[in-house]
Amino acid sequence: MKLSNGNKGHALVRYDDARSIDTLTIQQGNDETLLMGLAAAGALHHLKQEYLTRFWNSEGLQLVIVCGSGNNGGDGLALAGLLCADPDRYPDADINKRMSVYALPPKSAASQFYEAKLRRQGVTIRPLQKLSEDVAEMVKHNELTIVEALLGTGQSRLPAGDIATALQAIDTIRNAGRAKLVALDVPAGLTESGLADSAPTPDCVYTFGSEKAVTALIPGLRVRRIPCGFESQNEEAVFAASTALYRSEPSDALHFFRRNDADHKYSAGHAWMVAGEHDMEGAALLALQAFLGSGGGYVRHFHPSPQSRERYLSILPSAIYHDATDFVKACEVQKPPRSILIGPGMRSDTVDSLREALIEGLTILSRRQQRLTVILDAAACSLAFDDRFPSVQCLITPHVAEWKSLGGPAVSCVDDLEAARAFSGRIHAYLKGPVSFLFAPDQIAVYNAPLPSLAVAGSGDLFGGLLLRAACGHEADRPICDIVSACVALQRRSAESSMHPEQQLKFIQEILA
Ligand SMILES: NC(=O)C1=CN([C@@H]2O[C@H](COP(=O)(O)OP(=O)(O)OC[C@H]3O[C@@H](n4cnc5c(N)ncnc54)[C@H](O)[C@@H]3O)[C@@H](O)[C@H]2O)[C@@H](O)CC1
Repeated sequence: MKLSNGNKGHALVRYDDARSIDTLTIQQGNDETLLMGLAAAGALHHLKQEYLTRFWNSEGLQLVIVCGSGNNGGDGLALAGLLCADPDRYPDADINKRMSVYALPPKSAASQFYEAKLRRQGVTIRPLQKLSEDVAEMVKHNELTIVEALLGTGQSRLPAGDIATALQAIDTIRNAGRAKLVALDVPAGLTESGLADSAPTPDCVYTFGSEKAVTALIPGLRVRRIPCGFESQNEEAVFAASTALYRSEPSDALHFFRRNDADHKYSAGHAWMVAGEHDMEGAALLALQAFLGSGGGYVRHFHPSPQSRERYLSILPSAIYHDATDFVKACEVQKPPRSILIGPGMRSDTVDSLREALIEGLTILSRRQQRLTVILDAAACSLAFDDRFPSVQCLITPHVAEWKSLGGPAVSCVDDLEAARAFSGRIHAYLKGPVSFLFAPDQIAVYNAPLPSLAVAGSGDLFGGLLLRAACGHEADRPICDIVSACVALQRRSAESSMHPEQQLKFIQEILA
């Protein structure tokens, strides 16, 4: 997998990939016990910094470690063992008063090793089934941290039996309001088919090695990646064998909107737009203002209703306006743009009435401008699936309902990702939601940093204008994934300052000035 550029992100692994990495690493002489110990040491380091800062100084702080029978449970046992010998403890501290361990009998030799080590240190290991009986006592604690090590990447079905009962107990303790929950590697109940209803969402996941794809799909879930002794060449080999899947993180991407001293209006960014029918001019105006406000140099705008002209001219005289009926002619005779945005503020019947002309015009433009990028939003996304749509770099930006109306498969879990990527085929599809996805021909990117202030009318139009700008600027040759990431990062930065797109636009102009 290649992550180009300043597009900051990290690889996501599926459960099968995680098992392959484990197997290869162990085959090369890294003993399972060693890996488990390293994982536990990393987890303890962060736990002490984040949840157990005053553990040895505060009698009130309690830790509960809940372990399943697999190696995930082994991680929990190893963690408990390390805490017993933590150099920060008081010599006479009674660990059994501060830490409770509940566990199923461990299956692997490595887990059994850590269980025996824990017993040697005098720790009481209670049967997992006892957890439910102790709930009433636990909810009384003011400062409780629960480490959940019930199931890891070995889970392939919904929690059942003792594991399901233990999860319910954890949920009850959480609902009492005061306990923090940290899951090791992945939360129990989180399979690649989704999150079990009964599974509590942790405050944080301490994952071992690369992040697992499952956690990247839970909105806003905090995931800390902890090295545990895997070998990089094994991870690379496993990544290379499957469709690249990564989590994109907002990064500083202002260079996508940069202007040069020698720029003229075309070299600064030359784009076209077809958008904003009568009474929906606001959407087009917001996209136009985002384009110009983020550094675009020249924009030609085609509007479906002739009576909109006065409104456009009175609000934004710096764009060049045409009736949409002029589109084909313009494609034949005008200087072709580098990028074109179609769709903001257009209903599906309007798109349908313009369909022939749009396809014909785009076909002409694609011959005249080899490096054209077509961005389709809202109802116009359907153009990309028209058999006559020209062979041109194309990005669609539907939200979930629009994606569904295109026939796109639901995307709610890891198992859904490949079907969605196959559906978008040669097109790039940025599916907008609290967790957004970019499906590209050779990769899938997950954008998981929900920001409630982006859930407002106009956000999509502003985003469209930024995309239009970045796709015709000095970095227009960069992969679409990088262009999308740059726009996501810039819009997020602006949305942290204000809830309203108009205000966000002002902020964007300030930071780009
Ligand atoms: N082998 C390695 O290289 C490393 C593995 N590590 C840990 O090992 C974990 C994987 O260990 P395992 O493969 O043992 O898998 P798990 O620890 O997920 O446990 C799988 C066990 O639970 C049972 N099980 C699966 N789904 C269940 C369900 N829904 N309800 C009840 N029982 C269920 C299975 O029958 C199996 O016995 C990782 O997630 C990670 O935490 C770490 O120690 C780091 C290194």
